[in-house]
Amino acid sequence: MQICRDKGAMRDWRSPGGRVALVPTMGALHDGHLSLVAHARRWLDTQGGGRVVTSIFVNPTQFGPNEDLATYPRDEENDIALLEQAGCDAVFLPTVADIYRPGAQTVVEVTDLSRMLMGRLRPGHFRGVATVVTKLFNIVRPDAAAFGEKDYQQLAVIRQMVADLDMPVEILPVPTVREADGLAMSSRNRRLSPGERAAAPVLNRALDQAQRMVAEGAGLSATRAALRRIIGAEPLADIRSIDIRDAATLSRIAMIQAPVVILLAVRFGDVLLIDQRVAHPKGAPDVR
Ligand SMILES: Nc1ncnc2c1ncn2[C@@H]1O[C@H](COP(=O)(O)OP(=O)(O)OP(=O)(O)O)[C@@H](O)[C@H]1O
Ligand SMILES: CC(C)(CO)[C@@H](O)C(=O)[O-]
Ligand code: BAL
Repeated sequence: MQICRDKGAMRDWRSPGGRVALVPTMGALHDGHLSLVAHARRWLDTQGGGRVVTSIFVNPTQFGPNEDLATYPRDEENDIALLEQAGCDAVFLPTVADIYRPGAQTVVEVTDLSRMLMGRLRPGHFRGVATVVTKLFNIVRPDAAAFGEKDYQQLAVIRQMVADLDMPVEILPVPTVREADGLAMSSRNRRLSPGERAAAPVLNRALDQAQRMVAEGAGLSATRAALRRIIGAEPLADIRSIDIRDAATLSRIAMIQAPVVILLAVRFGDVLLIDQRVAHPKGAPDVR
């Protein structure tokens, strides 16, 4: 596996041509990330082959001033070993100075989608994400890029950006990989105390229950109330937002008629966890 530590090395690796699929990450890798690598490989196989590159870059511009940039988990040596075992062809590990040159003035912002939901909890977050993903696309020039459905709004923002700006990159959505007890894998899980870790699967239990309720015809307020009741019963869970939105557009809904996405953002100690579930009311067509 080739290790590229700056843009120049990445461009050299890219230059022979052929198809390339990119897996953008912030490192501290787990099986969710490795599932993105596997999906990227499978997509390449359907296209006649090519190479997979994973980027590891803790992007400062998507963190707010009071967020966890300084304590974000980092584990470069182990990440490289995991990617090697997963059959990744290259890893891109740029420095902040290499990605953000002094005096840069240009940002990419997907307006409406970035301001709602997590965008309200983390102002500027999706501008940072869209800008760095654009830069990664320009450096790597991938044919496809894989993103996890756990970060549902991020996936929507990236899809909108690629469509709006005519970026020639196919976006590959990847289902959420979970621990045996249902907790969505996340790099931040390793910052949970043992008690918080034991409490956190309440998110998946609440989502299971809400998904069943929607399938059985429950309305918006009953479903929302059930989510609040189940998560609120867990003393270590500090609910930051619970939303039920149209699964295709993320817009607000007055009633559940079409597939919805249930979006949770809940703090355990100082760790903000997110999770999501698409739910289908009886008779509604699929969203994908
Ligand atoms: N459990 C998971 N299953 C599938 N994809 C995932 C999972 N967790 C993260 N991803 C995806 O991996 C990519 C990189 O995410 P990132 O490096 O931020 O990891 P993370 O585990 O989500 O970390 P964080 O703790 O910041 O939420 C994103 O596209 C994200 O959606
Ligand atoms: C897409 C991404 C790598 C951009 O920094 C990040 O937001 C993430 O890890 O999901
Ligand atoms: N997976 C999203 C990256 C972040 O929380 O900043």
